[in-house]
Amino acid sequence: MITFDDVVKVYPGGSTAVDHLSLELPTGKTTVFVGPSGCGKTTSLRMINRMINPTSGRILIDGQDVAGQDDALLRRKIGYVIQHAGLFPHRTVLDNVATVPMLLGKSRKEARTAALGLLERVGLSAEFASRYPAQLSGGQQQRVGVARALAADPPVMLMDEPFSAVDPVVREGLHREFLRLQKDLGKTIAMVTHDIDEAIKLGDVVVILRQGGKLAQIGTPQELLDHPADEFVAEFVGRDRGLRSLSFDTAAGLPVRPLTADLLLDEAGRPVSWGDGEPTGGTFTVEDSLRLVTDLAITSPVGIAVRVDANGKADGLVPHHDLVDHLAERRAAK
Ligand SMILES: Nc1ncnc2c1ncn2[C@@H]1O[C@H](COP(=O)(O)OP(=O)(O)OP(=O)(O)O)[C@@H](O)[C@H]1O
Repeated sequence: MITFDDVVKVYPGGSTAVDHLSLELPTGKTTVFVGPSGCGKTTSLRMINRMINPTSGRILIDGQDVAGQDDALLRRKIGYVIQHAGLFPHRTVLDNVATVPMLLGKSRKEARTAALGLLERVGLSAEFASRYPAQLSGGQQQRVGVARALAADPPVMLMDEPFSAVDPVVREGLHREFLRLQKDLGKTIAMVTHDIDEAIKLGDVVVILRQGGKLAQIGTPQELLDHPADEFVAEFVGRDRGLRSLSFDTAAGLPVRPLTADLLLDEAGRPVSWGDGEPTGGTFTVEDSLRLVTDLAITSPVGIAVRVDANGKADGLVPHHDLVDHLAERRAAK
């Protein structure tokens, strides 16, 4: 766990970048700092590995104050990924990733073998290993940056706007890979972004800062969407927060109605179409989100979402008015 204990940062010249910040970043989870420009996100991140020192207060990693630790040892435990990847331009991709393990005492051969494995993990095949950073796309460079930060196998990773320098389609792919990788690795990650959607998608915990480096709210994405602490947070998380919150609840508790003869099935019981030839559109299972069910009910030509079991066999119907009732009950229960 990383603990901010009443941390203040005042830069020379008098601007307060971080104002009495106290919070906890849980071990093995992703905590995302988000907020308007200049609210102290990067300053907060860089105080964790002592690139910046707090004016007062303490930052502890697993109970140990970072202030008492040797810089080099501390940074070995903390991977760092920045926007534009920050790769060494005159080293190949492979050497970019292998450099840190070599500095940590691995032989060249060991370090290179490990680097190849890491590149594969972040979705880059061996053919990229001998290229130089300038010969890669922005998204590929970001992947190398992530592989390099992982090379020392640090328990903690700091990521400052790691996905913001690439276009939305590439970013989407990097997000998916990040979530997959983090599910496997379970690093303690502190990430900075200015994009609330990215924070909600990637964060287990989201920290919203406001101007002047003050904490506006900390919570899970769903807590922030369902219970914003004030107008600033409500405005910041966005107007369709009710709809987005549905992404975090599954359809498991959603009542369904029995199938009707209107729904035509194939011999395996899988939905084919409605009786008048209208397509059923997509289907959902109990594991899918309420947001998907809502989307299906809205886009269905007959206003009914079709539930299927794990084999794709239809096993229930949700007309949109039932869904609306369920959502109202869900809201009342919160
Ligand atoms: N080296 C510095 N000297 C003086 N003031 C600084 C310094 N670095 C940052 N600041 C100020 O501290 C405040 C917080 O900066 P910081 O970079 O932490 O914000 P941020 O939330 O990461 O911003 P952005 O989203 O624009 O990157 C800003 O007002 C900034 O101008």
